[in-house]
Order: sequence, then C-alpha cells, then structure tokens
Amino acid sequence: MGADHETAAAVDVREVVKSFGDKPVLRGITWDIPPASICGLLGPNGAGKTTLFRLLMGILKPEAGSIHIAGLDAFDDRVPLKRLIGFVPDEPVFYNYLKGREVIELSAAMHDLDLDEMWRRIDPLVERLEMAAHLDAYAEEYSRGMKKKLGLILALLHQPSILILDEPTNGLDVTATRSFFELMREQAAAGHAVIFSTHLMDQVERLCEHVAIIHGGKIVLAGRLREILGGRTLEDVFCESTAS
Ligand SMILES: Nc1ncnc2c1ncn2[C@@H]1O[C@H](COP(=O)(O)OP(=O)(O)OP(=O)(O)O)[C@@H](O)[C@H]1O
Repeated sequence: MGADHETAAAVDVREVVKSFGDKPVLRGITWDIPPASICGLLGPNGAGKTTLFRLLMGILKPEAGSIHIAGLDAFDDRVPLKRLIGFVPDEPVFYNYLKGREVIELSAAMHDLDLDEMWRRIDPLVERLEMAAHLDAYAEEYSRGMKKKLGLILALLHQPSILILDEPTNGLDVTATRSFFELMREQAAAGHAVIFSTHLMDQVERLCEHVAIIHGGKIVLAGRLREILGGRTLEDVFCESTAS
C-alpha cells in the first residue's frame, strides 16, 4: 500500500482526481491514514475537504485514482463499508418527523442491531453528551450542536473501526468538545482510525498524532504532527503550506 509507516494504512488514497463540471477540485490526492490513530485534515475554505470525505464515503466517485478502505474500494464496496465506517457530515440532516430516539433506532435497525443491546451500550454515550433529556424531541428542531451530538451517536452506533468526521466540533459547547476529545482518544486506543477536518489548529495540536494539509487540489503536507512541526506552531506551518 506504500504507507510511510510500519502498519498497513486504514485508508489508502492514490492520485484521486475530482472535478465539478469544468472546475477541478482534487487534482491528484495521495494520502495514507494509519489505523489506531487520530488524523486531522486541514485546508483553506473550498480546498476540498468535504469533497474528499464524500469520496471516502462512496457518495462521490473519483474520475481517476483509487481509494481503498480496509482493503475495500470506497465506491464499489460502499455498502459493506458502511458497517466499518462511522460518518458525521458537516451538517447532519434528519427526517423532520422523527424524534432523536427514533432516529437512533432507525439507524440501529439499518445496521441490524438488537435494540436492547444497542441501548445498553449507547445510553452511557447519550449521558456523556448530555443528550438524554432531548431524545424525545424532534431531531430536526435540535440546535446545531445537538445535531452534531446526535450525528456522533449515530456514527458510533455500530462500533465502526474508522471514523470520518467533517468539522465535528462545530457548534459543540466546551463540555461537549471535551467529551468529544475523550471519545476520540478512546477510539484510537481501541485500535480505530479517526479522521476529522477542522479549521481549529489548537484542536489538531491537542488531539492528533497525524495531520494532513490540502491545498490547490493536492495534499501538500502529511505525516506525524511532531515531525512536521519541528518546533514551529501548526498555524505557521499551515500558513506557509497554503501561501501560494
Ligand atoms: N456539488 C457541488 N457542485 C459544484 N461544486 C461543488 C460541489 N461541492 C463542492 N463544490 C466546490 O468544490 C470546492 C471544494 O468544496 P468543499 O466543500 O469540498 O471544500 P471544503 O474544504 O470542505 O471547504 P470549507 O472549509 O469551506 O468547508 C469548492 O469550490 C466548492 O464550491
């Protein structure tokens, strides 16, 4: 797989190209994401982070190149991959006629989970995210942060080995952000890969072992955060990498 680390990559992206109409967005993305680690994806507005995540999720198909996740093709094998991946989109959207509890149960049914077992497992997470009091309200009426929390619960419902999170802490309050950090560290400690996009440098510095910066349709910098920083701040590294 050509990874720059000892273990096989959880996600292996090779020379991926994607355009919208005649507008090229990704011009040859190559990126290895190791298992059992937290990787932050940074990039200026419009750099293509969400587009790349949609490609990883098999929502979009690359025009050229390949994406393999746990050895499966991200587009052709997108249905079996749903069992391995938990995804939180930038702006989670829910059916307007379902309460939070029903959204969770629908998602559990789609993953073929036993409801009693699922609730026993998920209740502590619901408590940690302070969502227990809101599960009988309609999810579409939730605040932005509450929608993110429900999205995170859904992403973790089926115990995926890879988490893909698009700006996961957008809208989260201080306590919820702290809970999110703890949860992500637990996921990585359990051997799972966590990939998340953000504009918040301090979150990457506090949470991530690996980082990647996307700019001009390419990954311009990727690797272990400590080695990349070399004593500089991530903000400095980011500004240098995205200057041209
Ligand atoms: N469905 C679409 N149709 C046309 N253009 C699109 C579509 N989706 C994204 N784009 C364009 O692709 C480019 C990358 O967008 P994307 O949302 O992937 O960037 P991003 O890095 O996630 O940005 P941000 O940090 O602002 O969230 C932008 O120029 C955007 O306008």
